[in-house]
Amino acid sequence: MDLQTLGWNDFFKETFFLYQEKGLHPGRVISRKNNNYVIICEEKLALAKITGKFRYNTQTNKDFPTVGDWVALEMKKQSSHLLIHAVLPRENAFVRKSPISGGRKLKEGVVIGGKTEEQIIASNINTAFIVIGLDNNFEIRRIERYLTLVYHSNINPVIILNKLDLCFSLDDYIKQVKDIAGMVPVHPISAEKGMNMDVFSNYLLPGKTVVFLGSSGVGKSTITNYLLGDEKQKKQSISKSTGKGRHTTTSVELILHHSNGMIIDTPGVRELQLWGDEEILDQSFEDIKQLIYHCKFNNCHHQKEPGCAIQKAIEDNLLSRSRFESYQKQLFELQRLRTKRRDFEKKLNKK
Ligand SMILES: Nc1nc2c(ncn2[C@@H]2O[C@H](COP(=O)(O)OP(=O)(O)OP(=O)(O)O)[C@@H](O)[C@H]2O)c(=O)[nH]1
Ligand SMILES: [Zn+2]
Repeated sequence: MDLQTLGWNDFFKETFFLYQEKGLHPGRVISRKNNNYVIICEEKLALAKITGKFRYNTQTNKDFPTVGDWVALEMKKQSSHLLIHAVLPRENAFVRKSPISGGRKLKEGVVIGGKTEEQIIASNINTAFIVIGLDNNFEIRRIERYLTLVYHSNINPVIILNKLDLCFSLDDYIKQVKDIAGMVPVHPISAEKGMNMDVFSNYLLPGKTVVFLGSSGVGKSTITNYLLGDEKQKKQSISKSTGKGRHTTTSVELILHHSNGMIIDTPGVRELQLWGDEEILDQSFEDIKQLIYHCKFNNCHHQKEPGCAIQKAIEDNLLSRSRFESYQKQLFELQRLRTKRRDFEKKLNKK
């Protein structure tokens, strides 16, 4: 398989130059379990580990190789695995706040210490499909959170409304989504019934990588299995043989598709915590940002101040109260994160 088909481009080529001189080879991370990586290189799939030096020099989670990354590899003779010397700079990455915080203690009901870190779910992505089910679990506020993170990651978002077969008021759902997502493409589909599944061919193109994001149970694996066609049977039989009943994704993995595009399937996350500065809301809440600009006072809290454009828009039914509350919630979360990050960075610098 040639590297271009795997997403290799001038951006990576330029940064790889240094490693090429040292006789290293490029490869892309397909999956990861602790320090065991599956890599795809020009000729083959291979197992790889990071070098001791790499580990020694690495301080935070985000510096370790992640699914989707391009890495510089040493092919060792007579060894069962390759050695990863470096991760090439990422074109982009989907990040959230890591829910696992080491060293946390509970003191009188308050969480003290722990790490405030970002977790990179996958990298070097062209399109992020935010999947949501058109069933009882339809949660518009969750789409907002995903949109904030996807915009922040510099990846093109596309919203997939799955389980169309269970839905009797599509227009109503589409309106709700359009109200918060503006120009983002929205596609209603049913993976189980094979409805509108051809929309994916616009995104699954040679050398392009797409990722499926969304809560557990929205149908990410069902969509992936459908797109994989023949491979589908294989995946199902794997889950049967493990006795788990239905297949649930437990780790992030990059899968090669017959279109020569690549699919990254991610497990549904229960907690989707934001990561970034407050500016990351500029795009996902552009409507609110525009309104705030028209408030009479620069430091308006949008409560009962005279000339508040937000309160006026809510009164006039131009903005829903729940959307504004959702904006405030995300804003507070990011402000809290900023304080925690500052403390964590101070601690790191002291070490
Ligand atoms: N009615 C209907 N059910 C669907 C559709 N797509 C998926 N499902 C069902 O929804 C359930 C969850 O689907 P999965 O594909 O496992 O969901 P997931 O998002 O991959 O979940 P995690 O792996 O836990 O993250 C399964 O029982 C599917 O059969 C659909 O289009 N219509
Ligand atoms: Zn205001």
